[in-house]
Amino acid sequence: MTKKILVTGGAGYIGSHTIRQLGEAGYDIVVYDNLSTGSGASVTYGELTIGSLEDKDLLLQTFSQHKFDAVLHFAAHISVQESIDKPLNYYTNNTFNTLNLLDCCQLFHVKKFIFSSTAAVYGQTQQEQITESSPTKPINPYGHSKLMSEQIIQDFARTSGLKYVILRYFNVAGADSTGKLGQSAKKAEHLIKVACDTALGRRASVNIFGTDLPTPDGTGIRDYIHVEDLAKAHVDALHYLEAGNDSQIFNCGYGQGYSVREVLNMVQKISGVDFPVIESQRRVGDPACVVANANKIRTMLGWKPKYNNLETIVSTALMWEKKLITLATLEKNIARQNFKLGALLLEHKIVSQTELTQALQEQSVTKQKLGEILVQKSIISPQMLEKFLLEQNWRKQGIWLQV
Ligand SMILES: O=c1ccn([C@@H]2O[C@H](COP(=O)(O)OP(=O)(O)O[C@H]3O[C@H](CO)[C@H](O)[C@H](O)[C@H]3O)[C@@H](O)[C@H]2O)c(=O)[nH]1
Repeated sequence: MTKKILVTGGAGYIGSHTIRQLGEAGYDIVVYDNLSTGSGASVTYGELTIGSLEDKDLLLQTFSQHKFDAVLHFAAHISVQESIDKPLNYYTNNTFNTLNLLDCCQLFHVKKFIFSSTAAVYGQTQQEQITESSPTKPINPYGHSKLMSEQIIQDFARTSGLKYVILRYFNVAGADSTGKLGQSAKKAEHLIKVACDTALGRRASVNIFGTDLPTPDGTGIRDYIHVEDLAKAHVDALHYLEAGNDSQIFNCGYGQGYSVREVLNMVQKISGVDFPVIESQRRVGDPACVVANANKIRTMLGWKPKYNNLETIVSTALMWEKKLITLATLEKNIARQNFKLGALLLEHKIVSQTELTQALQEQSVTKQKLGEILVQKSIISPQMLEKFLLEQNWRKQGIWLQV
């Protein structure tokens, strides 16, 4: 029987990649997303319920309409800086809303739960590689909001029979190789995103936040994981729970770190753009080095990453950003285009505002077509009408035609 899965935040960056893999694997999917950062177009499988996790009535309704076998909970705020500025938003959206969801799982007897957590739960760390049993000492509200959710899930699981997998993401980047999905959130400030934006001329320069860190080249080291591999970790986690295995926490990274300079060099190499790089102050709360020990997920889930090299991560990210620029330009053009014949004729100064107003008044009385009225009044010729109707048609299809 087809298994039905609830995916909160499935219209977002990681969620959308995961639902595509789940859809390809034959799962029946219901996405629950408020579209605050995600996009309905990214929901390539299943049905979409637009709503907030704070809306308990809608959540209960969604659970009662379907019989879910498992819940994958992605929906969350994810910016460290924003969490410092607006901590209550983070505790509400990331922690309190997880409680709402667990409450529904309890009421509707859903026993499998996969939770998106973060390496931010570890905070500052001195270890070369972080294991799942390394101390958890978050240094910002984002990390705390996720760690509190982890605690709630674990406490609840102890008494309810819920089995969970908590996935602690390291630095997620890249986009799917077909160019259909990627990071669409406009406010994203992550290094690879910022560097790609700069290479493509949307920003003037990239700042390196600190060049005096205790790392070989003085800049921050992170474990960048390709979003497709991270999505696959969720599918593997689901299979793991379906096989009746016990609850676990897994790091999601490759165990390989790259410095900010190495990342910037790669973006410059692949884009062929030698964009300006500014060495600036350290960012508050940035650890020097965050690299996963990923042995546990490889061993226990049998997770086999396919995209574990920086070149692939950067080139797919760059390709996606290029696509976003093309889409934005097209959208701007379409927004600018007024498909109405009268507006086209005005734009080309074929009719005056007075002539158009009179013709439109006549149209409202006679219900005749505007073009016919203008031809009858000899304001435009039949040939001209034909030409502008053609342009109108092209514009409707989003194709610009200069007449
Ligand atoms: O313009 C920039 C942006 C980032 N950096 C540096 O690049 C590295 C990566 O920074 P990101 O902002 O891309 O990511 P973070 O490591 O700060 O944070 C990420 O990893 C965390 C876990 O460690 C959380 O999961 C969090 O959600 C996620 O954004 C850091 O050394 C940072 O100082 C720059 O030098 N310039």
